[in-house]
Amino acid sequence: MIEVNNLSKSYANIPVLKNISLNLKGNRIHFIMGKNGSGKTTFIKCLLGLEHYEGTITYSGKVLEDVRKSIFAIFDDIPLYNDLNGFQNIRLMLSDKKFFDKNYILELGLLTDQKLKEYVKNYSLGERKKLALIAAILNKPRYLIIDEISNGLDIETLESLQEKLNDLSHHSLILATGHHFEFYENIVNELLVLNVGTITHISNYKKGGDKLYEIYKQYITSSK
Ligand SMILES: Nc1ncnc2c1ncn2[C@@H]1O[C@H](COP(=O)(O)OP(=O)(O)OP(=O)(O)O)[C@@H](O)[C@H]1O
Repeated sequence: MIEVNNLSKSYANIPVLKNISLNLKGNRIHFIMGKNGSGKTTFIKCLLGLEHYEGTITYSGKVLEDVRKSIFAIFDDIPLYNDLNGFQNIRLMLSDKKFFDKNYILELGLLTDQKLKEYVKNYSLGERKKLALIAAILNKPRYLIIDEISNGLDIETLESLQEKLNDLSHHSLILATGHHFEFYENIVNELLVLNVGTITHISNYKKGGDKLYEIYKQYITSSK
């Protein structure tokens, strides 16, 4: 569970997040949607302690510092060691070295043995994301936070990513942002619509029947 209470965040006195309170439940996939610039990344940065904010955020009652090892975050600009190879980078992203399992990494089929032996400086953006994903899967984090991961990934990877996120959600609280509704449509459990600084939480999304883009239009345009 992530508990957010009265979260507010402004940049240069311009409010981005306004007094947001909500609880995110474990073992569920949460999808935050909202327009460009609505504050999705800012919300995630607050959760990860990368921005100052007003209000409180706790993880099952604990402060961030006490649960850092149980959180794994994937951003667009993934910080990797360019002069190390893929396997070496994966090792460095693990919260415990004993999670490293070469056979399992190859079984995942996201990157080949040959690619994983190459220096990461030659990796494409999609390959860098796959590397972070492999580390996320091995880490089995209690909290997995992903910002726009579906951009730039090929169709095979997207299909396998849906499956992997579903598997991970059996033991992780997943929070994802993005604009790729088709990708999230079948895997989302909880929907968070961020609009003009506030979040509307639509629980048990799959049971609703409306498509994501219908909900998006309903909540985003009705507030204009
Ligand atoms: N460091 C910063 N300093 C000043 N303004 C910022 C900063 N970071 C973000 N902002 C502003 O805050 C608002 C929210 O930005 P944010 O990146 O959270 O949006 P987003 O919903 O993730 O957008 P997108 O869908 O385009 O990725 C934007 O208006 C942005 O310009």
